Amino acid sequence: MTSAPELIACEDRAEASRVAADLLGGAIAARLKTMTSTSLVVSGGTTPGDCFDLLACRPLDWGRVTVLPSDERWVPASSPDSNEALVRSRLLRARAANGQFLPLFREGIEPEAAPPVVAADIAALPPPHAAVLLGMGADGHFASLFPDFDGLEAALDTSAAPGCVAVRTDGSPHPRISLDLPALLLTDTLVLLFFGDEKRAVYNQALAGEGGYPVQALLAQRQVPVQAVWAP
Ligand SMILES: O=C(O)[C@H](O)[C@@H](O)[C@H](O)[C@H](O)COP(=O)(O)O
Repeated sequence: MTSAPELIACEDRAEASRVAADLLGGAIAARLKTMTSTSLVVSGGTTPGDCFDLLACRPLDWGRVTVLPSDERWVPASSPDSNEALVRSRLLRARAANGQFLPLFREGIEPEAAPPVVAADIAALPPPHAAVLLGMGADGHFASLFPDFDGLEAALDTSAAPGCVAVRTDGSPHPRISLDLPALLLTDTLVLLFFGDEKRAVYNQALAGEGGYPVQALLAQRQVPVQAVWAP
């Protein structure tokens, strides 16, 4: 049983990116003291780029770290919409250039066929993840667990086995694959990084158990402490 989410309100987005990079880098360094290898789960989108730039320059033993997305658009890494492309361009470079990457997108199959294959690859990583970095949409989604996802209730069930889900919703131009909430909780360092007043209002509502947002389930669980990092 852990405490309620902690919010770190920063002066600006540069500070927030630095705070998040420090939390993630510290968790990786700590894990590598006791394990031969570890993993880092990261969100995509427009928020984490500066955090990735900073984390990429941290003197960690990146060859022992596998990075994987919390979710992925069902597009090849050559697509500008790919989270793999974002991670490879902004995180797996500089000191982190020799970090490993575990893709969620699999060429030649439909997203609906991917969850068991991807879940098996993730399960082969030494648990728990050193850290999980999540973002949040203005609709209160995290990873690809969107409000209109028809499998949302099951994906947010923290009593279920960890897994992955294929997601098709009107709100996303691409089908997606996403880790579900139990899979995202396989860590003891979970950072939620988000910017702007609109998302702060959503966070506050969700924290109060209001609004019916997917992120409410993340903030309500007490298995893993959530460190929310925010800037205007
Ligand atoms: O694939 C993605 O886009 C992310 O994993 C997603 O969950 C993201 O964190 C939110 O949509 C916030 O996106 P922004 O950072 O662009 O606001």
